[in-house]
Amino acid sequence: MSREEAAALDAVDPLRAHRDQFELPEGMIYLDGNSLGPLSHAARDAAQTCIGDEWGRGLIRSWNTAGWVDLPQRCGRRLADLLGAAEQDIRVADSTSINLYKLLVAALALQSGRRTVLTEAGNFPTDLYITDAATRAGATHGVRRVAFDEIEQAIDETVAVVVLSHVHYRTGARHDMAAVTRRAHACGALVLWDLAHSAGAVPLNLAGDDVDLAIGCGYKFLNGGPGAPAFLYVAPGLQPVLENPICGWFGHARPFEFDDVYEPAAGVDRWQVGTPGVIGMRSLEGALSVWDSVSISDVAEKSAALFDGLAAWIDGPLADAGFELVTPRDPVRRGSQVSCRHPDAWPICQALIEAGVIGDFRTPDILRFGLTPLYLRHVDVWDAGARLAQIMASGRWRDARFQAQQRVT
Ligand SMILES: Cc1ncc(COP(=O)(O)O)c(C=O)c1O
Ligand SMILES: Nc1c(O)cccc1C(=O)C[C@H](N)C(=O)O
Repeated sequence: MSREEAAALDAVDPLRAHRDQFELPEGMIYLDGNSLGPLSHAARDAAQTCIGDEWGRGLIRSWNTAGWVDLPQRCGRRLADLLGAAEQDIRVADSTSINLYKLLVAALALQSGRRTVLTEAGNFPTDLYITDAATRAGATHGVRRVAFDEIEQAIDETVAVVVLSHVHYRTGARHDMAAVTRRAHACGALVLWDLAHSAGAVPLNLAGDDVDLAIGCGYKFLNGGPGAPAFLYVAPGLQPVLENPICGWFGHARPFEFDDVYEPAAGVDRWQVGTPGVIGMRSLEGALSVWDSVSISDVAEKSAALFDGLAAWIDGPLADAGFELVTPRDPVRRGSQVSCRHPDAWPICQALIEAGVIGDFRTPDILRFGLTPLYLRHVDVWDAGARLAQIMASGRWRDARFQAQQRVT
């Protein structure tokens, strides 16, 4: 594809108007929205209103007058279409890590007659650490970690809960949510999906796929801002029988009665713990409003085209540069990213950042590019490929200043 052909795709892109809703630094090609999404005007406005008007002038009254107390529900409502779930089954609360802990401990208590928690070897570290910790807390379960391709056959009658990232953070490989969930249910197991790299990236149908439990981040593809609150989903049938192990007062049936005895709220409200971080939630609420007019099938279609645009550089001009594409080529088997293996991924990533292309590096040898169709253009991907080709052809990445290992993100 030529740059002109990429520009022609942009001219007819049904999502093209959304780019103007974001505050993207001039000249930067941002391929890291899968780690931290950019600022939207709507998120900025919501945060400013929250700080200046609601906190500044409304003060404590804003819990009622600005509806702060309803924010976890309001944000959940905005996520319903993206998750393919009913709004009353979703809440925004805490972080992804904390939501994982809460739901997993609860699910294990329900499945106390079974021994194993099954997860993927090489899952995102927080999933591995918390899965280990949650099983230690209950003391009756052990964790089994198996490779991506072995998950389905490893599910048997001993498995209590399967904990999986739907899309793998490093490779971008996507599990078949419906098939894994079906297999788990056939064996009497529950499944807890981490949707950190799925929500806002790929079409989801939690209700249709009969998903039990899910969690995910607000700050990646959803663009809620650094450390934005996370979301959780609990299937309607499980809501009355699962108990939140961190029973804080915001999960109480009547928090403002200040009762001495905990009584869990009905439905998903019991998964709240303490006072929500209101400024973060208001930013997320603003960011989610951008999605109101977006069709996730348009997002998926454009993501596939952006992937092909970058893959064409790796297969073509960069074919001899030592990159190995690790993200599956089949669009339904992957998330919205391109990951390549290269022995010098770190300095190449640093040289690219200096050239205005922000991707990221994941140990030990992965160069990762997030594809975010709401604000990325086909020409951005084309330019990123061209700059990478230039860096490789010139050998600029070999420069000493790119070698220092400062792995902050
Ligand atoms: C799969 C996955 N789960 C969870 C997280 C993060 O969880 P938290 O927001 O609690 O740091 C990330 C990224 O940081 C992730 O990639
Ligand atoms: N959560 C992050 C953070 O607090 C700092 C830097 C990066 C992150 C990330 O989100 C990493 C991300 N989950 C990943 O896929 O690698």
